[in-house]
Formats: sequence, C-alpha cells, structure tokens
Amino acid sequence: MDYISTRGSAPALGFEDVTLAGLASDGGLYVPRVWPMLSADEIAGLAGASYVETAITVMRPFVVGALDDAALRDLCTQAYGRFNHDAVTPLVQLDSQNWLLELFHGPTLAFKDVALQLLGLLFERFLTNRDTHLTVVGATSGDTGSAAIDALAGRAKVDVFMLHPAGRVSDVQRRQMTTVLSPNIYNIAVEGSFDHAQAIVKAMFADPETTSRVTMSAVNSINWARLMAQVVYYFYAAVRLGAPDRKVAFAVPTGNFGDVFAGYVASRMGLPIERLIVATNVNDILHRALSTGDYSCGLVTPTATPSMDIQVSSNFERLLFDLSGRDGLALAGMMRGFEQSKAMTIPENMLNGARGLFASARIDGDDMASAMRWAHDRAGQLLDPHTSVGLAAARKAGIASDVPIVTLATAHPAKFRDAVERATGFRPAMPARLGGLFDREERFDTLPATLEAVRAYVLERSK
Ligand SMILES: Cc1ncc(COP(=O)(O)O)c(C=O)c1O
Ligand SMILES: N[C@@H](CCOP(=O)(O)O)C(=O)O
Repeated sequence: MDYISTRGSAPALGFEDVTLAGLASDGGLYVPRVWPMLSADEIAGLAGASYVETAITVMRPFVVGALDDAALRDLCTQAYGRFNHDAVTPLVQLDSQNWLLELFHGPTLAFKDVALQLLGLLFERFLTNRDTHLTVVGATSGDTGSAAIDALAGRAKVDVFMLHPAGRVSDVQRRQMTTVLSPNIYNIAVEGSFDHAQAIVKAMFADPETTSRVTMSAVNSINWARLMAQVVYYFYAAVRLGAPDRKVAFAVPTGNFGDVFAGYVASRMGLPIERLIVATNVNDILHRALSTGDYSCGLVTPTATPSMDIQVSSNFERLLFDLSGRDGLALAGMMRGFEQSKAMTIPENMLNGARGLFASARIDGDDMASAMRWAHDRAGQLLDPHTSVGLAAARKAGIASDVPIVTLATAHPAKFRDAVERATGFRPAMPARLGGLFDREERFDTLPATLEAVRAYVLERSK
C-alpha cells in the first residue's frame, strides 16, 4: 500500500515513512492511494473475533510492506493489553435503539488511547534501525496531549512538544499532561485557542528553518496511522450489532473530524453504515459545512466540551479530497484560499457526494446537558459532555427505529467532572488510574501563540 497527499505534489510514501512523516511536505495529508475493501464474508467472519484479531483484519491492508501479521499482532497485543476492559471498546445498551461504544478504557481515559498506544509502539519499531531522532510537535485541546504523552514518555529517539490552549482544558486534562516529568516531554501552554496551536504545528512542518534542523513528526490525527487504528472499532461495534447483514448508524462528537473520518474509511472499506452523524457543539463549522456548504470560521466559543472547541478541522481536507474526485492540485488551490480567507463555499456537486452518508447536528449546552441527564435517568450511565453531544445528535437525527445507533463515548466522565456535576448533580468518582493526580508536581511553560516563540523553544531543546 502506498499513500498520496491530498494536495497532489508530495512524493507517495509507504506506511513506515508515512507514519514517521506525519504531514505531507506539500502541506497536505496522506491517504491510501486506494481504499482497500473487505468482502461481506470477511466482515461476517469478524463475528466473535477479539479486538486484536479484528484490528489485524482491518489494518492488514494498510500496513502491507511494513508489518506482517505476526508483527501487527504483537504491537496490538501490547497496545490493547494496557486497556482496563477485556473487550477493549465495550458496547453498552441505553435503550432499544441507542448504544454507547466506550472508547475510554485506555491509560488516559479518552478514545485517543486507542490509536496513540499503537502509534507509540510503531514509532519505536520504525526508529529502531534508523539513525533518526524525532521531534514530535503536537497540538491538543486536552485529550490527544495526555494520550500522546503517556504513549511516548521515556521512549528513546523521540522528544514531544505538546501545545495546549492556556486555561482552556479541564484541570484533569491539564494535569494528565503536565505532571509527566520525563525528560523527553515538554508541555507548552499557548496564549490562544486550539486552532492557534494547530496552525503553529502545521506552520512548523512547512518552515525550512525548523525542518532543516530537526526531523519532525506528528501525533495528531494529521498522522494517517492515528486514523487507521480508529477504523477498527467501527467494525468491532457494527459486527456485534449484526453487520454486515444489518446497517448501523454512528453518532460521533466531532472536533478535528478525525474520529468520524475513521468511520468514513470503514464505510469505504465495505462496512454497511446507515449514517455517520457529525455532532458539533456551538462551534459548528462542520455542521454548517455539511448542511449548507458554508465552511467559514467564526471566533471559537469556549464550551463545556473543550476538546471540540475547534474551527479548523484538519481531517475535513481528507473528505474534501475524495469529494473532489481526488484532484489534489485543485484541492491545494481551494485549501490555500481557505487558509488566507478562513472561508470557503463547498460546491454543491461535492456536497452531494457527502449527503448520502453524513448527517450533522449542532448541539448547544442545554441540549448537551439534557442528553446527559437522559442517559443517567434512563440507563444509569454518567456520560462525559462530549459523549453527551454525540448522544443528543443521535436522538435528533431521525434514524429509523429499527436501525441501531452507536454513540461514540469518547472520554470518561471524570475528565470533565465539573461539567458533569453541573448537568446532573452527580460528581463522577476519579478512577484509580488517575489516583494522586492532584498531588503531583506540574511542569509547563507558557508562550505567546506565535510560530517564532514556539520554534525558538523547540529548537533550543530538541536533540
Ligand atoms: C473527548 C473528545 N471527544 C471528541 C473529540 C473530537 O474528535 P475529533 O477531533 O477526532 O473529531 C475529541 C478531540 O479530538 C475529544 O477529546
Ligand atoms: N480534541 C483533540 C484535538 C486534536 O485532535 P487530533 O485528533 O487531531 O489529535 C484533543 O483532544 O487534543
């Protein structure tokens, strides 16, 4: 399998190089040259398979040429052995139609662990025989940061510089990052929003002063390997609910469009999906884009779902690439225009390509809180606010009542205990995994949200 850039001019790479590269050199994102397909029989054959066996079947076509089955099994066994649930990503039923797919049983209690535990091991494996030291620069609205830090702390040949928006992550999220004192981990609070942090990361990939001095890589979902690992749980859940003979809908709380794009990949691979419901908070650029074609940024409004307080969703570019008929050079022109004006109108013919599969909803704070209370009262489940945004969207999507809807439960409620308590009156207990978090020393630096400030900081410290 080789990978091509959404902007059409970076060299095609194999899986190993794509994993280490992160972003393509033309500023685009890597995608497989073709979408591999699983037949209905192969999907049916996943019934009863363990998470690791499912992962091997789903990821095998993407890693051809870089990993054989034995290597993939070894990495997945290690990665998912760190999860606190035998099913890795268990399904929980809420009512006759609604299910939760709990993705938060990993070390940092958010869905990011599913991909980042594997990515940490992939980095280690691919770096073993190379004389390369990676400088990972990442942006987080809270969860990617802690998952990446857990996966990479103490690993040889990698330094991690993680940018989070100062004051805009929950106290638990911040401490999960800043109390890890390994010498290869650097936490930076930038004085701006997540979008500023993400823009700085992308600018560093395009900055010759940086790239001539360090080998950069990415842990954000711009890195293809992140998304690949997330495709697995769509198959795992759908098969348990009757796929391929029965269609399933998924409701996905969305920020950077990574998680829901993984659902799109599952659909391209042959998984029968009724609808992918893109759930946004009031920072609703993706809902506007999918429903009216208006892909224009406003100011970011801080909400009780900080991990979704995003305007510029990196992975939307991957969908636009397919909707454009995979015309990378044309998309490069569109993306350059968007980067300058922060606005784009998606042509109707492109939008039509998305309408059969995607639905979307904008969920405000009241809708989010009432979905959280519904899950608690109806099924005794305490949900985190992001999951509640997904559930609220699931319940208003108008999906036929015989189609199961799986809401992706993207974080443990304890990560957002103030918001959960405000909505339900119940304060989630801190899981043992977070024990002592508030007693540990924190270490981070605060920087202005500029390329110059972050570049100087990174270059001074990277090996
Ligand atoms: C808890 C939680 N839910 C949902 C999202 C949105 O996911 P994505 O950015 O892949 O759309 C994030 C951040 O990525 C998150 O941390
Ligand atoms: N919500 C995310 C934002 C970064 O998303 P990513 O999936 O591209 O890493 C976070 O938790 O940091």
